[in-house]
Amino acid sequence: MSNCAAPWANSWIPPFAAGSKKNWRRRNKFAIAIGKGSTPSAGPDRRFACAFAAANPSGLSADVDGNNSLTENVGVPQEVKGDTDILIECRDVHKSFGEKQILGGVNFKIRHGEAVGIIGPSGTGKSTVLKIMAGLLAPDKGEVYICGKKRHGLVDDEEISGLRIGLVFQSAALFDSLTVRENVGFLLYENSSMTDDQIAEIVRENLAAVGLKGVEDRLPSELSGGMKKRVALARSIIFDNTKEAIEPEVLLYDEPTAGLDPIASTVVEDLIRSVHFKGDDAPGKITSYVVVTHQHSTIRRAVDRLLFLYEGKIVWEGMTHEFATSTNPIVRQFASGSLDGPIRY
Ligand SMILES: Nc1ncnc2c1ncn2[C@@H]1O[C@H](COP(=O)(O)OP(=O)(O)OP(=O)(O)O)[C@@H](O)[C@H]1O
Repeated sequence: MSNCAAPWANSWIPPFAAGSKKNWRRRNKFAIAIGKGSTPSAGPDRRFACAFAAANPSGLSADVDGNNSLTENVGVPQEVKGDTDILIECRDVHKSFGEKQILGGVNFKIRHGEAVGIIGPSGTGKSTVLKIMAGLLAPDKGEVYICGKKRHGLVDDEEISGLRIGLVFQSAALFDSLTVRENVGFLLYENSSMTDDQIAEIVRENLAAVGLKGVEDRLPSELSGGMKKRVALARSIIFDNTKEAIEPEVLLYDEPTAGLDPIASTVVEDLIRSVHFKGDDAPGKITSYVVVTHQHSTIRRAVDRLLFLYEGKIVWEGMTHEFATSTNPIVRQFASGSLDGPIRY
């Protein structure tokens, strides 16, 4: 069983009502993928060895040669030179659906401490990249490395341990028939030996951390869109605090601010930052995160480095502040929203 927390699944959850943990377990006889591999099997040294080395103190992310600069020679597979701070690497990843090739050789690395945005035109494969990173989809060709280890299977890969990977879906993906408490505490109800009271308390704390109080007994249908996204965020950062050591976690957000008004977007963007930047004090040790977004405010506020995906490849990568001044015609067109340029709809 892997230590990589499986992402949230949403579409098939059987409808059931609230109840005790025992009933909960009985009702959930279907294997629920969420976090099923989160029980540590490796010792703390192994768990943290890959993640806590060489965090870049500048907050900038360097390319493979250590240059903190815009990288134009993208899309070329690069040799890992003993980079102990690389948490996730996609190497020459290809993916097609039917006859249609979506990804045609995607290469990038997510390092310890990074806040990375993936941007690009609609339908270009950004969500597909997140699903491949999370282990929900397998590449047709190419490899995904988790802490330097090649992933052979998907979320339940036996070989992979020491890093949890969570995916926060665009739709918030709350379970409609469960209360907010049950949604947020889902991982713990499923995987921990915590009591109902302990789980209720940690759920309350996590909801407070995202600015929500007194909503535990509500159903998702009783929440606004922004509240749902915050509940999804609370769910993504929950962890079993009775364990001695918590694996570092990379969180993958698929359009976390889509459909929100500007102020609600700011709240979510700051929350994404806050659970990351509090370091050891952060709930669940969110080591790094990746955000797929179209929103300029989210690009500016929530991420430091950008990967631009276009026609199946990363065609540009650089720091967020370089995005607006890039001379790359694809980036310029995208940043300005112009109809003139290489991107055709
Ligand atoms: N499971 C699937 N089966 C078939 N086609 C799929 C599947 N998943 C994605 N696609 C197709 O792959 C392409 C890329 O989809 P994806 O959702 O990754 O794009 P995206 O860049 O995230 O788009 P957007 O910005 O509009 O959310 C689309 O044409 C989509 O229809």
